[in-house]
Amino acid sequence: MTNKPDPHSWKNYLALCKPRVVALIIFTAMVGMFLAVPGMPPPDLLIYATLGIGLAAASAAAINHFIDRKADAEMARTKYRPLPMGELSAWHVLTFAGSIGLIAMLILIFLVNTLTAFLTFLSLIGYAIVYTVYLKKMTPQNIVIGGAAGAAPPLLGWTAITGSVHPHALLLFLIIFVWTPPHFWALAIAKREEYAKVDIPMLPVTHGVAFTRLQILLYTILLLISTLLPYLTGMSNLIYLVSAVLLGLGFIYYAVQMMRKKDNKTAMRTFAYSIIYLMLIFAALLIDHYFPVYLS
Ligand code: HEM
Ligand SMILES: CC(C)=CCC/C(C)=C/CC/C(C)=C/COP(=O)(O)OP(=O)(O)O
Repeated sequence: MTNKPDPHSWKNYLALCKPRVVALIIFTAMVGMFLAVPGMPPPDLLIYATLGIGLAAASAAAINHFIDRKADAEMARTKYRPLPMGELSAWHVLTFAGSIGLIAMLILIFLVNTLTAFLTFLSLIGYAIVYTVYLKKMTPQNIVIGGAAGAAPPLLGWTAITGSVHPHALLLFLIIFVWTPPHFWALAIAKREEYAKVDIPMLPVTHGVAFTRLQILLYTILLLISTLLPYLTGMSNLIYLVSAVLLGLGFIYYAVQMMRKKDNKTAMRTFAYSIIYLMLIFAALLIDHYFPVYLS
């Protein structure tokens, strides 16, 4: 977001949480919770798990703001964030991130289960430290490996309700894991000059735009194939299958457009589509779970 935040306001703290990203993370986690059982998951568990996973993701996002504060100040997309703007001190941000992270862990340990608490903690460290401190500055595969943290929420939602890791939950993980590279690289192509300026080795900077476009196309094809698995394993039904194929073809269409029209606008449209794609495919999983339609 590039709007200038109001000084000394709660909006600064909200901005630290990357609220739109975390909202989608929470949605995918909730879909994991609903898909984990045939009927309705227990409402108290649903609320505690949503709160715990959401606060952990927000804490990870705030730590990312703290660690990246210098690079963020150099890039047009990020320079209006609360730390580069000087609206919050580093101490404010760390205290905030630490507090919500601790609350998240206490909720998950005492009101959900220790497996979910442990896996959520791994995801938090995976994004806030492993990705932000090391991978992001080291290798153009940063977001492929770091994507595991962002892919975890539906798995976390599932373990919150059942206490165990089910292969179907791993399919949900796989969908977000394969979705992340085309999601991010579309944006990275449009913002490649900014990343080059701050020496962050994103794929379009290190391997060029043509190679990145090809990778996006290959990942969208792999994504369409991966999204067939919930149907092929009997986890989901026709509504999901039709949605996954249409949405997947849509993503491939955008990736092909990027090969044809080499402007930043097409790249940003692909990035915007990736977000709608993830929202809709998880919505389809949810609708299909409660209103299954079978081939007779
Ligand atoms: C390593 C993994 C990921 C990377 C590197 C990444 C990168 C990014 C970047 C750089 C932005 C632009 C942010 C901005 O300008 O404010 C963004 C936006 C967004 N991302 Fe991702 N992302 C990742 C994973 C995810 C995941 C797992 C989700 C949700 C499940 C997600 C959902 C979104 C949404 C909803 C936006 C739009 C935010 C807005 O409009 O403010 N991303 N992503
Ligand atoms: C459950 C749990 C703890 C999950 C944590 C996952 C999480 C918060 C993922 C966020 C993904 C994201 C926005 C990455 C961009 O970071 P960036 O630093 O590359 O982007 P930026 O330049 O916009 O800051």
